Amino acid sequence: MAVLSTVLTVLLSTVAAGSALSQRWLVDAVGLHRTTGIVAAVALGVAAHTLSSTLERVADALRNELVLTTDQALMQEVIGITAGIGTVEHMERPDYLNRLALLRGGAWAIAGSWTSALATVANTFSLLLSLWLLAAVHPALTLLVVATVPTLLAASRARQLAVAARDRVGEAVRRETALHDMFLQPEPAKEVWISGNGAQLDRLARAEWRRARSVEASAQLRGLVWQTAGWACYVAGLAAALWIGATLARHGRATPGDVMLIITLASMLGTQIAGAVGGLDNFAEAGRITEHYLWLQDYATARAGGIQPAPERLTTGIRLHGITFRYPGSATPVLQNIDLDLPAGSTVGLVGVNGAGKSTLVKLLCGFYHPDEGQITVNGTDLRDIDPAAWASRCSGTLQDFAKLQLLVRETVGIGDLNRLDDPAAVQSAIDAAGAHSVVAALPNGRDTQLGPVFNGAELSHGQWQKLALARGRMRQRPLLMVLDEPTAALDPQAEHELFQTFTAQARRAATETGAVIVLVSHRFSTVNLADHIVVLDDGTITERGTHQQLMDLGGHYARLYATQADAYR
Ligand SMILES: Nc1ncnc2c1ncn2[C@@H]1O[C@H](COP(=O)(O)OP(=O)(O)OP(=O)(O)O)[C@@H](O)[C@H]1O
Repeated sequence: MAVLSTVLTVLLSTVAAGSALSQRWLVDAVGLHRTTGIVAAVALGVAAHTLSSTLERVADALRNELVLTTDQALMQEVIGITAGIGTVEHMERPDYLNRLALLRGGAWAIAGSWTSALATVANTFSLLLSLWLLAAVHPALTLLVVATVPTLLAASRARQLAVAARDRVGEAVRRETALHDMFLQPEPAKEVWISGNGAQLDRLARAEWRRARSVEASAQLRGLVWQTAGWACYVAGLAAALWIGATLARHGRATPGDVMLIITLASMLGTQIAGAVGGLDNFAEAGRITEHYLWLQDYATARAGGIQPAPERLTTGIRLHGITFRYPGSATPVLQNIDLDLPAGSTVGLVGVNGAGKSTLVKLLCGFYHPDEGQITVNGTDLRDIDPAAWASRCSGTLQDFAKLQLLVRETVGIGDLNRLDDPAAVQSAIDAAGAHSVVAALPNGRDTQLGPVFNGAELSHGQWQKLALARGRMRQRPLLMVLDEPTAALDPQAEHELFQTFTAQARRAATETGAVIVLVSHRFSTVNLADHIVVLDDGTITERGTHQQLMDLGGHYARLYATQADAYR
């Protein structure tokens, strides 16, 4: 497509000159009353016009297709690069998100860079051809090109102003999109509706948009002043060229056809310059966007993670050595000086009030984030040195903020282990293990039922979705780390207790094979006391640890909270 569109563009630039020549011949042939000349000039003009409009359409279609295809391939590559980053930390970093937004918004420029470069070359070629034809009438006419220099410089200045403004408003545009997206997605849209905050959110989004637009509009205005000044120079040059043409004709040194040629070519010069500069603009924009792309590549390479394989089984287990962690962009540590031993084959319960840091600890164990200080070791090897994908493939379980994947039931569950996605027995056994059998049995097509209203599928209750998420977490075979981070909030205490009981019983069986560590997070102490070791977190630090009995004997925070909950259920 690129080669064909190059050929067409070159052809088009010569056709433009052919059309100018036909006009000159026509005027001269009319003056000399030469019928054959008139017919030949008209035939050339008609042929040039027909050819140029046909070729232009074909070239346009080709260029669009080329840009679309490249744009699509580029987006796939960006997603691939992003997916290759070992942690999820970048998804919460404004610098990364701004770059990604600029890259996604400007991918068309990279995709169109070939056609932009081509437009510049072709228009420059047409420009040179026009100048050559003008020089044939009188060499002084080539000086018209001098008048184009300020135009080019002014256009370049205008471009710089626009690009700088776009980069400056990247974050405001992202905020506007995020706010307006709240109206378009079912979950936040419900909140917006019930809180009655729609108008206020819309106002905030519009304010962001106006702020961004005013910065960009002011840059555009300044660019326009530059461009107007540049074009004024060109118009002065054009007037001088016409004056030269008229003077030559008055002295009989140019035919009326020559004057016609000067008028046509000199006015075409403006379009050709605009085309060359426009192509250059887009090409430069592609350069700017490519910078973001390269930044993303470097970022991903720097965070590609380790290359060591995950161990076959845990021997010494998982250890946290002096872990301190802050979320991206935050100065306050969420976890501080955590030293914790999770022996192979052990079941560990994490308890603590809201915001104590339990889920954060789980996320660090899964490798979603790396600690700022200290290290997590797996059989003595730093988790940073282990291939993140390999470690992820040996982690299983269900997190607090599970996803409602609107697929077929068997896919929603099966993607917990892609290798066994098409194994009905494996999917069914995960469904049974999670206690989701009755949920699936009640659906019209069982495991083949489409889920979610977005694709006209069955809608489930929150608790039913949770059960499918739990089943998804049961798909992996031979995990080394199994987590259940409060995925059971929609279950009553008895149901949660039973679920944790079957989970720990099955997990313990699996643990004998791989030495897996099982981590349970719950606010319900009756559930957590199923664990061998219990760790109490408070404000990011470990305040108590031991078995249920040891902690009860200690009579501290755990014992007090346990007694309160037991009283409540009595
Ligand atoms: N993505 C994030 N970015 C910034 N801060 C976060 C993020 N997630 C959690 N935090 C902060 O980290 C602290 C610990 O959160 P975490 O979710 O680990 O607590 P938790 O003990 O699991 O609480 P809960 O019982 O409510 O689930 C909280 O103060 C929270 O504000």
